[in-house]
Amino acid sequence: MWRMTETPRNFNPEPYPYHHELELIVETLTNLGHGLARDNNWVVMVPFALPGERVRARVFRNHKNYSDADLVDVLEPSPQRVEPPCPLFGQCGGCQYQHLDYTGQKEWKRGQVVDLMERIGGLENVVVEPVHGSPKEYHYRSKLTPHHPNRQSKDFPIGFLRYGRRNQIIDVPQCPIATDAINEALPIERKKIHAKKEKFKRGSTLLLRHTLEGVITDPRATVSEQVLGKVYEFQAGEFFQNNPFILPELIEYVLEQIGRVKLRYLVDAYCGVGVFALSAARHFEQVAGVEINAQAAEQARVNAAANGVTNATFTIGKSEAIFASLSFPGEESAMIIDPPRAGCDEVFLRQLLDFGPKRLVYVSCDPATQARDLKILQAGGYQIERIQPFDLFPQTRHIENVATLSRA
Ligand SMILES: C[S@@+](CC[C@H](N)C(=O)[O-])C[C@H]1O[C@@H](n2cnc3c(N)ncnc32)[C@H](O)[C@@H]1O
Repeated sequence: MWRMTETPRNFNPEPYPYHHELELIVETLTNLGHGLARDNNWVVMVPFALPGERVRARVFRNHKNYSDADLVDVLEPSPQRVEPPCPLFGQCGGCQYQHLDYTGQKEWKRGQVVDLMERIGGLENVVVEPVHGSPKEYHYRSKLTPHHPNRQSKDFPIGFLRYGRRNQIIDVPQCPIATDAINEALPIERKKIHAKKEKFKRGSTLLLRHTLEGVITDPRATVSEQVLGKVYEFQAGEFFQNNPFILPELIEYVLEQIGRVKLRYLVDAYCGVGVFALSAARHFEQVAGVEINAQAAEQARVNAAANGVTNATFTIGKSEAIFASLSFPGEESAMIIDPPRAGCDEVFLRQLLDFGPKRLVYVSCDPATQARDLKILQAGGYQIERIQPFDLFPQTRHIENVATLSRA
């Protein structure tokens, strides 16, 4: 029988044998949230080890130019190390930073934005502001999507991918980053899934979305949330920012950045159900949004009417479709862009440069693709005024980043 301590068949034994133990000093954290240490000059990645710590680690994989190791013991802990509140931390792939205090999380996330802006964006001498923290460090997520395998699974876990695995689910009865209401609903929903386990020929994903209507599990249901005095309807399974505690602060910041120079018109590209466009509308003569998801764009129109906004129009289509329909000039316009993780495509960026909005605020949930796009915008004549990360996702390695640009 195969035992854990036996060397796996395809194990590469260079430079270390399987389960070789090393004593290491951790230098930094990677963007994946892993501790990075060096043994002589050889890089060893140790998840859950923190910068400055002396640790014992056990090698389980050698790559061409680095090794992966499990954390065995923390010999000298970082002053920023804390006890993770979740009993599944380290096994569940959802969180990377529960063992790092919140000040430390914000410092390291800022450092990662700086690194990406320099390395990918080639942006030197840009100041990245300290991370704007979430008012809630736990119990903030208003959307949870646990998975389960097919009916053949013996233990039938309902939860998230096991840390470092692509196809193994770990059972998650409670999730401390989700809102209290979601954690109240979770055992009930899990029970329902267990009761009909035999129906699942394939694995599936549940939805728990905490909204004004309560915790909703039907992804097609129309639900709503209230932000800064406006109510937005959206489809429960579709995009809506999922940290409602920091969202008003993010929107106020975007409005403040966009409004530093008085302009007449606003374009909101990748507008979803219109949150930025409708929050900003009273400061502009006319607002135009564009959104590829037809239902979301339709809901943006409904949201405009429901909130008494009469100067906003919404186009269904790819972001670049907006330029053909604009009746106002770039030099009198501001623009907000908030694309998905993949960032903007080049067709859109080229047309944006031709349109030439005077001010631009770029909101991104992936600073790596944002840095790539900022490089293009800078080369096209935009000056980066300010970079402000917002921690929409405490305890995880993710960060939202807002860049303000103006036409040089
Ligand atoms: C990160 S969300 C932002 C939504 C909105 N700004 C908000 O905060 O609620 C990105 C949005 O871009 C839309 N989208 C994705 N690709 C697009 C494209 N090529 N053109 C226009 N919209 C797109 C998605 O449907 C999604 O609604």
